[in-house]
Order: sequence, then structure tokens, then C-alpha cells
Amino acid sequence: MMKKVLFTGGGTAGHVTVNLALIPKFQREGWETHYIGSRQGIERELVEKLDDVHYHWVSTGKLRRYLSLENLKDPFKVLKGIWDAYRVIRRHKPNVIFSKGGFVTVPVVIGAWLNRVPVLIHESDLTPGLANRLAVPFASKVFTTFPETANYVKSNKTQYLGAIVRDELKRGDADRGRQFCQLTGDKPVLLVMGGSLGSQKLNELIRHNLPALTERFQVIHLCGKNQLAPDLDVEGYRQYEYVNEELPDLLHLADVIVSRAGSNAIFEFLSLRKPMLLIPLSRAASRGDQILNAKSFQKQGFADVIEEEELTEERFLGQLNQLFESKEIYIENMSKIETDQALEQVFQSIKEHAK
Ligand SMILES: CC(=O)N[C@H]1[C@@H](OP(=O)(O)OP(=O)(O)OC[C@H]2O[C@@H](n3ccc(=O)[nH]c3=O)[C@H](O)[C@@H]2O)O[C@H](CO)[C@@H](O)[C@@H]1O
Repeated sequence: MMKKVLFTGGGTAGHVTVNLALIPKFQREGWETHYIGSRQGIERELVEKLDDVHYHWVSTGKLRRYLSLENLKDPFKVLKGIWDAYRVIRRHKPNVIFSKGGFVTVPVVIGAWLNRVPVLIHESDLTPGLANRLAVPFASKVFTTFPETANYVKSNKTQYLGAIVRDELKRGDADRGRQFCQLTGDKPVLLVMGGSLGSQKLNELIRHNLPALTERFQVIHLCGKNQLAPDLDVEGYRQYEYVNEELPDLLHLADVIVSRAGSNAIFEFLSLRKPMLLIPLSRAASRGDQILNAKSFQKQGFADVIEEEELTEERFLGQLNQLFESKEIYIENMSKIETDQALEQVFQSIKEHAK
């Protein structure tokens, strides 16, 4: 009988892209692939672009860091989600489940446990997110991207694996990227990525400083959904809400990157040896995971970092220029790191755990 694998993960693209890297590998070996996500999340949009993945949605709560009446409804939505997930899993009987985190995965992991289906989790960030922390007791294994994560998960289930980076990113082509953006070869290219959702803070920073930036660079700005500035028509500046299949080409074209410090993104830059200036999401807006991700990269000599509290336009331009001047040092530090083994290892491990 055909083996079945079920993936879950969502909320932001950072919780989906790893699954997108694994799905084709299972499909090539003849596995039936299923995905449980939310009804309207980005995971649905991204997964439905793939062929032959059975997408199921379940009711889901949301982790809010502010007071809202909706918070009262969430426990009921999560309970409903567990029931939904339990039924999908009972009906399709996957041999194994892989969870990438994000709130939608909590009911799935519990639904899997109730059905006695093994679950493996992957944590992208240095400190585990709430969804993964809740899921650990129900999982067989927790793979981590950073070795330090074991200190934050009080369980002997953790295994350090490294980041899982999509194979296709390696197959990008700078010329194709240049053509897509209609840029010239005269000036180096700065790529700006504010995470998968875009970052208002980075968008403002970049747009305010365009005259200085475009003097030295051509700028490709991935600004996030509904965050285009259609009236901005500056030579050498290109903005896109979100790019999919073009991303590998744009990354290959980039000489230097300015970015938030979401884990998937920064490991993608590392695997392509791209010098990066990271402006992590502040503690005021998150649990501070991006600050730790960024500091870890800075310590290893892969990135320069400016925390939001210290961010001024002068400092930004100064550090960016400095990074660009000394880019060879960063490239050399990154070249010493092996980044390709995790995808294959996690693929093998999921197969080994299949019932
Ligand atoms: C605001 C928030 O909660 N951010 C979290 C979220 O970030 P977020 O969802 O932004 O995730 P990451 O920064 O880790 O990854 C972004 C992903 O989107 C892709 N991409 C981005 C732009 C684009 O145009 N095209 C494209 O394909 C990138 O290649 C990358 O694979 O999950 C990360 C991983 O748990 C965390 O570290 C972040 O703190």
C-alpha cells in the first residue's frame, strides 16, 4: 500500500517553506502527501500551488499578544481544531506526521497523538515558539536548527540538525534575476527582505533613504503583501510584495542583504553566502527570538546586526556601507559552514519513524 506522510505548519511562510522543501522528496519516492493548515492562512495559498498535495483545514486559534474578545473564543476553536484534526488523521491514516510549528499545528499534533501516529517537530528558532513548546510532550522527536535550543526544551527528544533549506534556492541564476528586475550590471545589488510578511519598519527605513542607497546600490525590495508604494518611481529601485519562483534568482543576484532575522530567511542567506545586515524584530513585538537568531549569526561572523532600539538612519547607512566594504570577510566565514545536510537527514529520519 502507498505510504502517507502528513505535514503541518502555518501562520507565516517561515512555518511553511521547510515543508515545501520536503514534499517533493516524498512525492518522488511515491508517498501520498497530505497537509493540515488553517482555512485562510498563507500555508493554504503556498501548498495549493503544488500538485498532488491533499490540503485539509482545521479550526484554529491565534496567539495574540494583546487583549481581545477573540481571546475568549480561542480555547473553543482549538478544541474544535483537535476534533477536526483527529478526524482527518483517522480517515487518512498517515504513517508519520511532520510539524513545522505555528499555532495551527497544536491541534494536529494532539490529534496525531490520539490516533497514535508518530509526530516529528522541527524548530527553526533558537528559542522554541509557544506552539512547539505545547507540542513537545506529544512528539517523538524535536529537531533543532540551533545547537543552543536544547537548553530551552527540557526534554531528551531534541536532536540538533541545522537549518532545512530548499534545494531550489541553490539553482538560482543572477542573470535571470537581473532580467526579471530589469536591472543593469553597473552597480551592486542590495536585496531587502522584511520576512515573509514584510516589515513596515524596514519599508520606511529603505524608502526614506532611497537617494543615499541608490547612489551606491540597485535595490530590490521585498516589501510584503499590500505594502507596495506605487507612487515611488526611483531609478534602480524595484519593489515586489512577495516573490516565489523568482526568489532563487534574486538571491543569487544580491551582493548584500538587509533583512529581519527570521530563522529560515537567514539560513537561506547563509547557505548562499550572502553578507547580511540584520534588523531583528524587537522584544516589544515578539518573544525576542529574532534577536537571539541575529546575535548568534553576528557571533559567528556571518552578519552585522542593528537592534531596533539603536536604529538611526545614519547608523543604518554607516553599517551597511561597512558591511559592503568588508563583504569578503563575511563570505569567507560563511564558506566554512556546511549547510546542505539537514534536508536529507530530516527526510531520512521522517521515513525511519513512519509506522
Ligand atoms: C513576524 C514573525 O512572527 N516572524 C517569525 C516568522 O518569520 P517569517 O515567516 O518571516 O519567516 P522567515 O523569515 O524564517 O522566513 C521567510 C520565508 O519566506 C520566504 N520568502 C520571503 C519573501 C518573499 O518574497 N518570498 C519568499 O519566499 C523566505 O525565502 C523564507 O523561506 O517565522 C520565523 C521562523 O519560525 C521566525 O524566526 C520569525 O520570528
